[in-house]
Amino acid sequence: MEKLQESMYQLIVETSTNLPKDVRRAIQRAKERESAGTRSAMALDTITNNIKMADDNISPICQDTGMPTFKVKTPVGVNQLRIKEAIYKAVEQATADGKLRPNSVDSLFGNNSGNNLGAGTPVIKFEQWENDYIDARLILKGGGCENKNIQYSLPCELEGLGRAGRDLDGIRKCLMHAVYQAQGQGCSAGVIGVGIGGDRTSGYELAKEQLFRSLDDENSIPELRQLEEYVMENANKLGIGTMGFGGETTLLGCKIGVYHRLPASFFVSVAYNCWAYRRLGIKMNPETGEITEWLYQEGDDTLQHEAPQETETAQREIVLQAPITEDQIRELRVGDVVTINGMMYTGRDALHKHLMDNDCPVDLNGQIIYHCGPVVMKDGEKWTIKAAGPTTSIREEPYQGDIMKKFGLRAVIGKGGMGAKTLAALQEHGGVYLNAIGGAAQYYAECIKDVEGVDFMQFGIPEAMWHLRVEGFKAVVTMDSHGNSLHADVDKSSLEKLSQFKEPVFK
Ligand SMILES: O=C(O)C[C@H](O)C(=O)O
Ligand code: SF4
Repeated sequence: MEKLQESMYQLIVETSTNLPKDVRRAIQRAKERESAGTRSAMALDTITNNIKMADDNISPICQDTGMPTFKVKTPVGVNQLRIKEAIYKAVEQATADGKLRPNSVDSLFGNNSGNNLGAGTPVIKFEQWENDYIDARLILKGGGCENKNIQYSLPCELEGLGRAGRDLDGIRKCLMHAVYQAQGQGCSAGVIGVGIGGDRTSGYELAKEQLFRSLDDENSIPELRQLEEYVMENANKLGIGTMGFGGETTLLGCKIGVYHRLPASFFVSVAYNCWAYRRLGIKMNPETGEITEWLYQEGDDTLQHEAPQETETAQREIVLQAPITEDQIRELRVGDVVTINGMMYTGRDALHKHLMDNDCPVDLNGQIIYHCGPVVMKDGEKWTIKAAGPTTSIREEPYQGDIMKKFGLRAVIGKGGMGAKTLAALQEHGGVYLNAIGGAAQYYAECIKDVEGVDFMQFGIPEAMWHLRVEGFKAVVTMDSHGNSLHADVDKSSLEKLSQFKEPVFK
């Protein structure tokens, strides 16, 4: 098994950096449905660009390389302990090489293990089978979309849809609702893996298992095939669109599996995966551990990478450089495209909590906070950013308005939007929320020209406060200082559309 560790390392690197062809085709189909010049079309161009950059740079597509989850099937007699050991070593190596972000955090004390190893991480599941080769698959599913997973216990009442009973139509309603509740926060357009039945644990396992299916396969159970087709067609009518910007494509895939259940329970478990749907697999020789075949390689890569046409857009384009004045911020309106040059500071969960009761080592007056946990490497004394897309901003909702006022911040960059409390603070204080394209970690890393400093390294690399000098960093104003929020608008209109799916379809 001398090749085992190297094979596992390659599996990790490829999964993190090279989006599978079935996903590329689904993104191309999404692009073809959007009209040129819309916000969703622009976001899809950035996503496409990013996919190519990740491939070329052999760097993470998204900075959140997720919870590495391995599924390994082995012939009887293969030593699974050795495979586990090889996976641990490969994970550690891939982290040191900047192909995985250090993502394993002690839940009680907050320290990051730094190498992606820790209690329960990575996840490795083994199965034995009668075939004479090893099948190893890996999914890297990030935390933002993981937070949008949802489990329904039928019967239940659903916002917009009314009662969902213990039948196919009740399940249909849950799936429409699951897509609605994710909005753009899990980096739509997403893919849902669904587990019907089981218990709370096995239902979610089944849902995640579905994410290993090819986007182009057909469900062998006719009722489920019909349901998958229904959800694909109709969830795309909700108008949530890429990143929740509004648009024609909200869902890239729907894959449903079914287990028996207990008489008293009826769970519908939904695993929501972002567009950065990173899962690959290999077949290996059980004697040497050598890769004999890559999985998910069938078909063509149809994703069109050509530079986007300079189409007329309705959006105004404004250049900002910190420190920003209140007057400059009050000029901005939802829909404006902003290009940022100069400094911005990263800050996410640990920093926001800390700043509530403490001072900041940097004068944030007039400055920009970027909700981002980058992949960073040290070359000698110099830090370089390897991947740096936005994280889901709504987690900072309890803090953001207060922090903004306390330190005099003028702009916050993130993704997925924020809530009513932040919107009120933007209006009162004179601030703006800028939406960057989630998952476009290579695209934004290229805009970062220098790391000028770092504070709070004790929080771990993703949570530290990185001082970044950027050039040409583009984001869209989605919440302004006049009480407007694109996120609130899209949420409202998609809820109205959702309620059009109230009537029974599957009798
Ligand atoms: O942790 C991150 O960097 C991003 C996360 O996956 C998110 O979607 O919020
Ligand atoms: S930032 Fe978006 S693309 Fe990246 S893991 Fe999170 S949900 Fe997925």
